[in-house]
Amino acid sequence: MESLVAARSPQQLINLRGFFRPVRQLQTPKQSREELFVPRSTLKHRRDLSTAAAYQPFPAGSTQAEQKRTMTTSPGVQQQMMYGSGNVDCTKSRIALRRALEVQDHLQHLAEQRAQQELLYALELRQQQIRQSMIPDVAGILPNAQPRTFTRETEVMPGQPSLQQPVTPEPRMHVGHVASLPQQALDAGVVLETTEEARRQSLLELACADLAPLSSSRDEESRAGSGAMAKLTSISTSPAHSTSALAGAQSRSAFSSAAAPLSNLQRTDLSSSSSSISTQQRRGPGKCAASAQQVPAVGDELVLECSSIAYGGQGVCKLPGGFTVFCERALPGERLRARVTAAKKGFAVARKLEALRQHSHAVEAPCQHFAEGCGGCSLQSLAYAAQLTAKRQQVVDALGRIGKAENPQDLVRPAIPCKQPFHYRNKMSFSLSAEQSCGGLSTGFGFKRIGDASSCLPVSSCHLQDETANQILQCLTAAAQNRSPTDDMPSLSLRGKDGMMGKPLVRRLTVRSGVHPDSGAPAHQAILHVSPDVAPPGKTDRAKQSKQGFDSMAKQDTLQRVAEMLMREVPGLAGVIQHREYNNARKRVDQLYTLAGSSVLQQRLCGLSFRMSPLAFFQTNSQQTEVLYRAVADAAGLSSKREQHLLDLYTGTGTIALSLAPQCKAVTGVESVRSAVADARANGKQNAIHHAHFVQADLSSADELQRIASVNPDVVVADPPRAGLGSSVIDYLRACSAHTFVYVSCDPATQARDVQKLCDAQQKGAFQLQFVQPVDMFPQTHHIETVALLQRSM
Ligand SMILES: C[S@@+](CC[C@H](N)C(=O)[O-])C[C@H]1O[C@@H](n2cnc3c(N)ncnc32)[C@H](O)[C@@H]1O
Repeated sequence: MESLVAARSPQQLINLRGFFRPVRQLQTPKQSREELFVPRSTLKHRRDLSTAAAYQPFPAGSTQAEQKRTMTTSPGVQQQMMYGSGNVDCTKSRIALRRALEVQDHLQHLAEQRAQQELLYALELRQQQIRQSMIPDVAGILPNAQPRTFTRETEVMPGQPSLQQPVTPEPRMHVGHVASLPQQALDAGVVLETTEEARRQSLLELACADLAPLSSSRDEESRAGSGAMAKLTSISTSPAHSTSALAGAQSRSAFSSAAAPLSNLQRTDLSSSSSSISTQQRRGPGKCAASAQQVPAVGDELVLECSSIAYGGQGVCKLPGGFTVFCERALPGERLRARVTAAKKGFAVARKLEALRQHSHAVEAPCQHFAEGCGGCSLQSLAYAAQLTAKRQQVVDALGRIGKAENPQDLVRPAIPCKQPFHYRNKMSFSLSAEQSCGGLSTGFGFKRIGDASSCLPVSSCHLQDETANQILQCLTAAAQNRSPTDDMPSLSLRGKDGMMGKPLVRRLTVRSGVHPDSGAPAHQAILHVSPDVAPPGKTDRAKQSKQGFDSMAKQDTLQRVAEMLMREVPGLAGVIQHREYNNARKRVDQLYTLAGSSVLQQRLCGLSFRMSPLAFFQTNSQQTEVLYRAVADAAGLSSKREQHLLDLYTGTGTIALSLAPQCKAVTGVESVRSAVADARANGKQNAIHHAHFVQADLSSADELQRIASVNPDVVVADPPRAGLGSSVIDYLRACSAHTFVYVSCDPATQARDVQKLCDAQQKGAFQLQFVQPVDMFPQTHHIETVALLQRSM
């Protein structure tokens, strides 16, 4: 039943595998039956919660003390309490629900504590051995294990000695890829030694990051297992040895036989052609014959040539036969060695290990976090001019492939560069990163790691934001790490009394920059996104009555002190806002509270000033937004005669509508977010623009589109979110009175799709695409903004 437990995070996996043992029978007063674990992280729906609540592990009438004893002495009960049982009566009351959840929390805490202690103990042991030079390089230890078995695989590089050459008995390194080991290997507590690449990562990082993919489903486990078998067969040319390796992968005791002396093994060149041979061996002749393409599997190492960059930032590489492999950070023209991390039906995803031949315009990335695997700027190692060429090509490819345009090269203009390719962003968001490692708990704020959405790399500064914004980041990081630059600095430490990780108070930090609403001087705003269990400040009196409420007040107090510290330490910080987000009856609720300073910032654009609420959308590159809006105005063909009625769909805080208003007879802006519409109206007033009107409507609803039925626009501008235009908007555009449509987009793929629909000559009211103008709003990243001009004769 163990494989039914699907851990959602490395930490949860540690809890599951490090502490609990599977319990095969669930004992209830009436019957005994097989248990079905429900991971706690999936207990988010009401029905699951009531399922967890209805489960009663204690005998009827037992006292609280008896229940507590049962909880702390019986792992079986603990596990059942933590994960609930999937097959129990769902009719018990809300009180039971609350109690079950409280107990769950308590047990989770106990479990984490014990699992972490075990883990730290194991790590300490290994470190000691390393210090005594017993083991030269250790990359990772599986968390639940005392070291028992060693595996070794040769890492084979293209150009190394030929196939038949014997291997030295003490190999320099071995492949440390936990995700591709079979489950049995994990059970056995395999100790992994480093590859050159893995050596850069910390002990725990590697183990945790690579364990995560194992945990999501039984299917993935078996795929991961087959990946390891592939690797074992690929390093052995002897059928007898292959068999023993496979058998070893299937049983714990036999697994060590896979670690046969390396002198018995023979090397295989892992260049793309030989990799296809090993794939063929693995799949069997029948399966390979069915497909003419070379289809790689997870764990395969390939040598690839990158032809272009796909939208999403990954390099596009083709295997012989045409199979596509997307590779993170691969650059066009580059030849590289990569390892497959996911294999899907029509494509695979790979992680770049090293460049064998670099892009001719490769440069050294200026940010230290680029080399550490920050997922933020995928193009930082490419010269800026080459970034522009690659981005334009992305737009051309999308227009040809998705938009079915016949001559996309002729339709797409060269991208307009950004004058300031670094430190240009007026808004950045950083997630809290907290990892338990052998050095203790390491915390910070950062971005997701490249190719791994579940893990976060803490950053000390970011090259895309300005110095003051970096100072805010560093101050909050110091508070999270309990490093005190001044004596009275409050701590946001996640460490509980026991030294283990507690619940984070601030989950995310957003820093915005603009100008101060009163002084007009450059100013910043810090938004602290807090955990939902921090009570809103107004409710403190009632909260005092319960322990939970009291804790919550203490947290609120800490936040207040952190806000004051930020205001003190960072000159130019205009305000600190607390944002609490939770779901109420499946609706997202956002609560904002000003902890210090001002609640809004202003932005200056095109000679106008705009109010910017903490959560309102605003273009993130203020300087380049003026360039973008100029391109929109040129495409719209407006003139100083003010003859046209402009309709601005998805208007946000009204920035496009108000910037173009001086050249229009009338302007109507449409937006679904109420606070953004309020900002847009206030912005109209504050800039004395009286012929602009703003309507709140959800443009995905055909009914709500009726609210603009009476507007007869001459020109329509739309700047939708990445998903593009909804079908109701496309129907509206075909039927409306406009002769010109200017489509601003931050996703060339959805824009190409919509343009094709709007230009479909079979339909009434079809437009013709005149050109697409890329504008680089996001240097160092793969993102690109585009302005497409569509026209029709009325
Ligand atoms: C990319 S932003 C553009 C904002 C604005 N044009 C600008 O340049 O700052 C997209 C805007 O569309 C709004 N939006 C998203 N879905 C919408 C919908 N279904 N109906 C109306 N507005 C929507 C968002 O709230 C956001 O303000």
